[in-house]
Amino acid sequence: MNFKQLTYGVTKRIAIVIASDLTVVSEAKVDFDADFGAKYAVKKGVRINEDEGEVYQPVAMWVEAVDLVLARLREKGCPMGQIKGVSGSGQQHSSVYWNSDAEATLKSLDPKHSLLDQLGGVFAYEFAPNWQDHSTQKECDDFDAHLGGPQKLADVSGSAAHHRFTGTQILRMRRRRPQVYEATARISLCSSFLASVFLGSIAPFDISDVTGMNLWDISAETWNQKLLELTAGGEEGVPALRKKLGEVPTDGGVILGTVSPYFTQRFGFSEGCRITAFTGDNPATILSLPLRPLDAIVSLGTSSTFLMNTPNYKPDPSYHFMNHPTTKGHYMFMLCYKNGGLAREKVRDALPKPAADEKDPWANFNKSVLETPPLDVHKDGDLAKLGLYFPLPEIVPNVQAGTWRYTHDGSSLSEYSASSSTNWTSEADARIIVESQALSMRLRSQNLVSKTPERPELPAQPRRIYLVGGGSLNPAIARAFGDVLGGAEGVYRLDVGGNACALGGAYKALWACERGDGDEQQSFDELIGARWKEEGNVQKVDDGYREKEYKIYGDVLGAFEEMESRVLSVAKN
Ligand SMILES: Nc1ncnc2c1ncn2[C@@H]1O[C@H](COP(=O)(O)OP(=O)(O)O)[C@@H](O)[C@H]1O
Ligand SMILES: O=C(CO)[C@@H](O)[C@H](O)COP(=O)(O)O
Repeated sequence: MNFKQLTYGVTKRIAIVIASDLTVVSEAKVDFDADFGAKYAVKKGVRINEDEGEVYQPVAMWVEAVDLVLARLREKGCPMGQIKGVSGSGQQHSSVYWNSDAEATLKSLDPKHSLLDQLGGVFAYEFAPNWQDHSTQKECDDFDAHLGGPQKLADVSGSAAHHRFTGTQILRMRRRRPQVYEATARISLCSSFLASVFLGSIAPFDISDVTGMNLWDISAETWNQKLLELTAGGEEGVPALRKKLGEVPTDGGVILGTVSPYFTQRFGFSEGCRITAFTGDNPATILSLPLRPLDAIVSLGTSSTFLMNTPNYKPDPSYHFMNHPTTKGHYMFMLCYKNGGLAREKVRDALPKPAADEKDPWANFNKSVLETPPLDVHKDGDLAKLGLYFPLPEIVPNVQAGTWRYTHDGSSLSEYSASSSTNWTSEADARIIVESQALSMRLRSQNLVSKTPERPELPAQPRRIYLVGGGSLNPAIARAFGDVLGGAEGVYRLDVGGNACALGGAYKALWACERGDGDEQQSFDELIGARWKEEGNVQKVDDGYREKEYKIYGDVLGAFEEMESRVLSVAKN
């Protein structure tokens, strides 16, 4: 019998079933807007309360999506009864507030009725704050101050305070909606919420996803007492908060139990099908291939993320360290930008439209990226151009929306003015925005990279750069990222594209079920590395390191950093 796994990633609303040899057997999808937009009044999956900066999602929509995606999977002929293990991924940081009826209701779900019909009454709050929520500035200030500053908080929890991080969200919930906080018996993250539904019991947090809360002490491997006190409103509130949060297993491959009878009877899962911890979408993305230290994943979706697997813990307020989801002693280094695809689209749309017979809407943008030299320096004496393009308030750096253009003469930086003699065209913007996104990643990852052992003659840089997400389809972006970031072995496109996090969840389930025990137990990299084939999974899209270009961008990293500081000093969020 084939060994099959199922994963369900709520961020991408995708269920993927893979076989033991990692081939994809079945896939199904739910689209929040197309399937539920009218019913739940969501756009791009969320609701927004502009006045308070709240971005949130109805939990009922997630619940209904579970039934729908599984029904679609079964309709496609997926052999549900052969699925041996389930894991998955969900957007990071988002929180679900269960009331005291939840545990009993989850345990006694009736397969004749839908999840939605039965889980309607188990939430203390009917919404889940989304990762784009930015209602918690006051709470962030309190978190940053509480341990003595953002760097101290980052040293302990892996990150300075961020609007979306769950600790700040829970603190705001207690202050803004005290009745909800009181009525909450347990809190789940999006990932552990999904695991709970499959398990028929409230599942613990995942060891990687718990590090997206600003509450977990990474080196002590436990909750930070002081941060719990802040969140709970004093020492006396901590026991109740601890109960709401639950215990956290430190093994990412822990089997939490078998699938709830609801799923065996309603969808034909086998009774022995095992559930392992679900993780965040980004930790799951780094599990979608055997990612070695020094390799980097750049996700070019609506937002942009830069991810690395590293044994070096060097926290800083401008980025995140999280526990690696499967490998103890390793960390996921992450940069998360709100302005990714949308910002590039705005620059693209300011260019003349491609000719009517041109199918690729990016054709003119790409031509501009490829025909503009680095930093728009055509000849000696030209000023280098640097810019920041943030149609949305940005996370890295924490700055309000805006566009800023600067020039650099090799030693000093000046804000660009339209009246100056320098010509700054829309075509230049296309090159400068892509460079800017990559320069920010290079600046912040420079202390984590070292020389690639197989190519010691090259400067420190990532070994391979894997592109995922919508923007990974674009050859001009791949080229410009290779120019700026290098890549000793080149730039690759991961063919799973937007499904990387769902696929990573599936690999995690496979590893948890097949890794073996005791001395024989295989690490994630050993197990997946032995079965993963480059062919069909990745495609080389650029050579990566080019000496001349790599140096040009290295020489302006300081100026880029200074531009950010200047912008921050006048335009902080
Ligand atoms: N050929 C392309 N070139 C550049 N950007 C692209 C291209 N195709 C899609 N995109 C961008 O990809 C983004 C969507 O990426 P995707 O990974 O599907 O989204 P999400 O992060 O929401 O899952 C959009 O902002 C879109 O502009
Ligand atoms: O907040 C973060 C990472 O810290 C985001 O990466 C979200 O996890 C993205 O979720 P989706 O929009 O892809 O669902």
